[in-house]
Amino acid sequence: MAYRVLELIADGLKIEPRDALSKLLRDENSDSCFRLNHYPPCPELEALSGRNLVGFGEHTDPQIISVLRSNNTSGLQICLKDGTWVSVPPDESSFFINVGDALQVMTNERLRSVKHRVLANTQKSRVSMIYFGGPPLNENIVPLTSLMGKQEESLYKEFTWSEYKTSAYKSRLADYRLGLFEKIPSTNQ
Ligand SMILES: O=C(O)CCC(=O)C(=O)O
Ligand SMILES: [Fe+2]
Repeated sequence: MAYRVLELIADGLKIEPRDALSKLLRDENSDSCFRLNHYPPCPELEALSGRNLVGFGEHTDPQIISVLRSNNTSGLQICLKDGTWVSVPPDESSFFINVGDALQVMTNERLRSVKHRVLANTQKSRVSMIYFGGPPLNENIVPLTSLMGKQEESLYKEFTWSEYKTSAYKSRLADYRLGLFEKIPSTNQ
């Protein structure tokens, strides 16, 4: 499914060839992974603090694309440009697709990786599983040439996926981790 979504994105952005993105996931050295998260219900903790309890802190996914499936328990939220958090309705029959940081760079910000977090549910347990599609470690993460306008320059310094991973793991989860690689520091958080 991730391959197909990336090919549809390529069509939409007129990226050629249309497998320019999906081939990075298909590559036998692709650095993709699968994560299973379990958030047990915590009624007493919420009563104690009287506030939202964070189950998974805010962050963007570093890879190219994430495909998430969850049970029917709410918790996932995305952050809008103005900083408001919006809940993603849980639906055990749907997939939730997230753009990763690498795709933000490869599309020179035509697509953005969106900050998200998970709040713990007081009553029900949440289970989610996510496929993170990443490129091979030695892949240069740069805007795709077929997408760039004539005078357009990359908004980012060149780096490999391995360099980005190393830098991301050194940072805190909530940091705007692409900031270190921007040519002109932005106000993105
Ligand atoms: O559990 C969820 O719904 C999302 C978890 C998440 O964002 C992640 O594992 O990167
Ligand atoms: Fe995530």
